[in-house]
Amino acid sequence: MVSSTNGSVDQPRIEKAVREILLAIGEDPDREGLQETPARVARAYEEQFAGLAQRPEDVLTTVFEAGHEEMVLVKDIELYSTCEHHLVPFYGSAHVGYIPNNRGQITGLSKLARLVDVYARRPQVQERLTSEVADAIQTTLEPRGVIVVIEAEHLCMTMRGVRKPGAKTVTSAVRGDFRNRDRTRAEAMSLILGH
Ligand SMILES: Nc1nc2c(ncn2[C@@H]2O[C@H](COP(=O)(O)OP(=O)(O)OP(=O)(O)O)[C@@H](O)[C@H]2O)c(=O)[nH]1
Ligand SMILES: [Zn+2]
Repeated sequence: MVSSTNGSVDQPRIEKAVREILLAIGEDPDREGLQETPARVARAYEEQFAGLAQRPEDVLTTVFEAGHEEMVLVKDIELYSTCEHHLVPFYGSAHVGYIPNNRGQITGLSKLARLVDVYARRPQVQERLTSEVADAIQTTLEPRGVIVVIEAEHLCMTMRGVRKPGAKTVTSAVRGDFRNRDRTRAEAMSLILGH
């Protein structure tokens, strides 16, 4: 496939850099199995980092009034991101909940999962990913509260470094009623963590 610069990343530049990395690790970038690798990595990065060219407003497009003022929670949203320290994946689940404001402003359920992807498809740390999702919902829907919980395994902690497979990092970001009201937060947490 011919590379292009139409997407969010500069693919020719990535190709050059990957070729350099292959040389630097002592590989032969011209051997058969590796000839296409720089272009493949460039295309993969286009996908992996597509979120850099997207804004939350691009995905939180459908906002409507439904008169529902109780908690809405989408749990177990599969998540793949890239650790900004080592550029290796971290992956797991995101749980996103909010309480609509008194106008009952809600968004499409799929939009919450799309929003997670906007921020996951960037070089990230899990804490920032968690709060960026919460803040985007807070700003767009102006809900009474938002809760975002992310559980993830970081390959930089399992395949290298400290090598602790199975260790899970759990982060949360709470805004509004979820921050101020213990019972509301406890209800959300039991829905999220109860299986
Ligand atoms: N807080 C936080 N830390 C992360 C995340 N992803 C990776 N890290 C950590 O970032 C740290 C980077 O530490 P450094 O000492 O600069 O790098 P390093 O020598 O490769 O560290 P080790 O992974 O311990 O070998 C490591 O402790 C990682 O576990 C994340 O999403 N959030
Ligand atoms: Zn890392």
